[in-house]
Amino acid sequence: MISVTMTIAGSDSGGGAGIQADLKTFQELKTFGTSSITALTAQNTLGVQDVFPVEASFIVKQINAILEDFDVKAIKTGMLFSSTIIREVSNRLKDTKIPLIIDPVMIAKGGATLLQSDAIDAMIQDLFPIATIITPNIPEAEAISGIAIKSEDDLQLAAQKLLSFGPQVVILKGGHLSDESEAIDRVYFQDGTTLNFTAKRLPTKDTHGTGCTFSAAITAFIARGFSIEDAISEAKKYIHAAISHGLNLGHGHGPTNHFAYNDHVNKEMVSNG
Ligand SMILES: Nc1ncnc2c1ncn2[C@@H]1O[C@H](COP(=O)(O)OP(=O)(O)O)[C@@H](O)[C@H]1O
Ligand SMILES: Cc1ncc(COP(=O)(O)O)c(N)n1
Repeated sequence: MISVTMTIAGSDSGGGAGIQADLKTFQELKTFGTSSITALTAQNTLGVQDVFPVEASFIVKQINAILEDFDVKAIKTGMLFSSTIIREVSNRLKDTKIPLIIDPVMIAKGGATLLQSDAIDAMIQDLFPIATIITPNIPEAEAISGIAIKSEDDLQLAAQKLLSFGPQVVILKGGHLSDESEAIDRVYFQDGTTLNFTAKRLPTKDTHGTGCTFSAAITAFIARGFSIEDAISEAKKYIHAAISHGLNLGHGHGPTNHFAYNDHVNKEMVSNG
């Protein structure tokens, strides 16, 4: 039977990031995607024009509607916008035991605020302790850990600080500190294991929605029963293919190509899950 996935995130009217990126990824990775929308954004590849948050109680109603009806196998969160929303969502999810992937979305590529600054504490206190995986990029890791990341040592320190907030796994995305030609994602487990997932850094401005897509792909593979390591490895292939076969849409930071993984990478292995 097909696995059910859920995203709790904001809507991107331009279709490149947020809920829209998540559902496209869930679909391409052969899962049944469901959603609870936390905020509407008026957005395109050039930036975010406005944000209209949804009432926290209505976000929980959407989650309830899904969880009361479906056997959800993995959940991801994206834009959560406020401390009130974070508290209500964490409270609803804390006893579910469903794997939870947190993309701590803070600022859109164009600079718009997608998380109010006073909401970082709520994320640390309420959401990270119940997380399976958190997927900050370097600026997000710096804001959450309070550590400026300028060297490999700083990366280690920040990762340890993030692990101390309780998630089972921390993925520090990107982090092109030592070699600009590579996109390295560093993975840290609570038992001290670390892994690096490395790919060629692709020279493109079309990276709108890459963080959303990467975390949604991890969520889909976990829902299908992949191990955490295999889910990250395969999600890295999904996002790499999506960036390298860009669609050249819009006039700003264009979206990625969700068809690319099945067209160019996945030939037979997806049936493993
Ligand atoms: N130019 C690029 N070339 C190759 N991989 C990239 C590129 N930009 C981002 N990625 C990869 O896309 C994924 C999402 O990372 P990132 O873009 O840092 O997230 P965010 O959107 O949260 O900033 C990571 O696996 C990262 O390594
Ligand atoms: C609704 C919404 N959610 C998330 C992002 C972040 O996008 P990115 O993955 O490019 O950092 C966004 N721009 N809009």
